[in-house]
Amino acid sequence: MTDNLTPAARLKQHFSFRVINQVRQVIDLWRQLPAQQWSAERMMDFTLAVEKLVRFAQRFEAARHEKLARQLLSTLAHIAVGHSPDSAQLESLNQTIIALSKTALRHTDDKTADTLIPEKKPVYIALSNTDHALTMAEQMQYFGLRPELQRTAHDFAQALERRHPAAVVLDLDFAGTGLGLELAQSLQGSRENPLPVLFTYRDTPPSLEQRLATLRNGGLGIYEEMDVQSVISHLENLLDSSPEVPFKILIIDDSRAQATHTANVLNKAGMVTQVANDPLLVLDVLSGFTPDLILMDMYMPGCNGMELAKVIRQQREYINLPIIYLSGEEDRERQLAAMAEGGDDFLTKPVDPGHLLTTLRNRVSRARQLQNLIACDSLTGLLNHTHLLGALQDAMRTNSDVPISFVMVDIDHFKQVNDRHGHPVGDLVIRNLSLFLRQSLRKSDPIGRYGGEEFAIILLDATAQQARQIMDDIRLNFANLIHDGQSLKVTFSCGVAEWSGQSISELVAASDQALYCAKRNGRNQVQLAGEGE
Ligand SMILES: Nc1nc2c(ncn2[C@@H]2O[C@H](COP(=O)(O)OP(=O)(O)OP(=O)(O)O)[C@@H](O)[C@H]2O)c(=O)[nH]1
Repeated sequence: MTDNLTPAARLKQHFSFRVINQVRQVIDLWRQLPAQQWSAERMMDFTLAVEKLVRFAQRFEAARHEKLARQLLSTLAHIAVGHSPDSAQLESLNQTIIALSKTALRHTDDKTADTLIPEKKPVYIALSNTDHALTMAEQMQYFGLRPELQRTAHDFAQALERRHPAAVVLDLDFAGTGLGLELAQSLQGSRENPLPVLFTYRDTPPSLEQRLATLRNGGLGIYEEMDVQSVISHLENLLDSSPEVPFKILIIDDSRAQATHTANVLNKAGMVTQVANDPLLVLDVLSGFTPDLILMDMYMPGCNGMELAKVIRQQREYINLPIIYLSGEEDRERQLAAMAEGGDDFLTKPVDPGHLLTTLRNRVSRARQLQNLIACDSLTGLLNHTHLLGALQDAMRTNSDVPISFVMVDIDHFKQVNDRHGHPVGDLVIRNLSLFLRQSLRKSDPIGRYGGEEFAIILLDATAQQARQIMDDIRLNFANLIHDGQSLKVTFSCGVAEWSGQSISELVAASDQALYCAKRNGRNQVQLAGEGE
């Protein structure tokens, strides 16, 4: 697509890469901050990176990026030297960073106009079998990755000198039996941050010894060479650069001084906190703040921590919410009794900040993983029916100023795919479509598996006409995809309805009706609600 650009447009695009690269720098620095404690030095690095982004955005006329970078600077200006941001500042910085990260395009966005194209680092493919390498590269392109084939060890070494890739897909036997491993070893050398490598094998699955050797040479996974889908899926997770939403911790403690001290420790580590000094007001605070975890004192006036934990657990939505006691209580029996009453762990004051932070990080990460499992469909990793509708409700509540389109997608003649090729191939097609949708849309567009071979998508900031264009592009590209290593062509149909204030069920019914029309009119097409019915 970029080949058709005029020289002036190409020049503009070239400069816009700099802005995007600087956006990446800012996001990367931000992502690294919570892993360590905020310090004056790190704040300075972050601020300098944002200032540079403002300059680049100004110079290369990227107004949206300039606005967001200035917002970051104005929040940073309120943080006194030597201090870390408080919860409100962290929330504000994070919102802006998320907005920045969303400036990445849908694959279907107009890449020739004023928009910026994020420059992707290449993924090097080094497979002995050239045909397999070409198939893998072709499939990767459909999924929006930037594959680069390396045909010999020499080509590979030269490419590495020119540019470091985002990741490498490497045949264990590239350039000779077992030589792939040697190549990986020399490639990692004395690197501080190893290059991510996905190994592939043909015919014989690797032994435990080989697996260990790959692990020690930067290998993150080993896949059968033709299992392109798993390789792409792994790369997608690996290269996802969206910033992590900060952990939200509710501190319940009647002592203001103690609560403020704890909040400071957590804020310094990039966690957002809210303090509740009165335990009797906790239920209101909970529904407003929606924390990832509660850190609770044991003895408070009005009610004690154990009673409060029990009351919280009585509410269905908080059954999985981790509760950790932070108390001066040293009696082991009483600690155990407290844990039996709805608490998940017990930390004794005064607690070492490192211990506190590690405990919280582990608990919240696990709770989020669990929440993900509950919210997502196991075959595709997409939101399940209930959570997709929850996301639609949220979108309607929080995005009232932008158009929202709801899209139903249904694979055409899927029964025939199952009947002719078997159920496992049918499953593979479903997984391919889900991965393809994820890759083609913005991270901010929720996608769900609505039923067996039916998907639903919430397109934010897209009118029905725009949604039609987006889905049509995806539909045409998907038809080119190869499933199961053979040319099994699969198409899908779509029904689109734009939200105009109607209820969720009315909106879903409208797009369902449009989908029905698309099927009736011959399939492999996108229909808008109200058109051609
Ligand atoms: N492999 C596989 N098949 C599934 C899954 N869920 C549903 N199906 C199958 O999907 C098929 C859906 O068939 P139909 O509803 O008749 O529709 P269709 O063949 O897709 O035809 P049209 O929608 O009219 O184009 C059924 O055969 C289901 O058994 C699944 O998770 N995996």
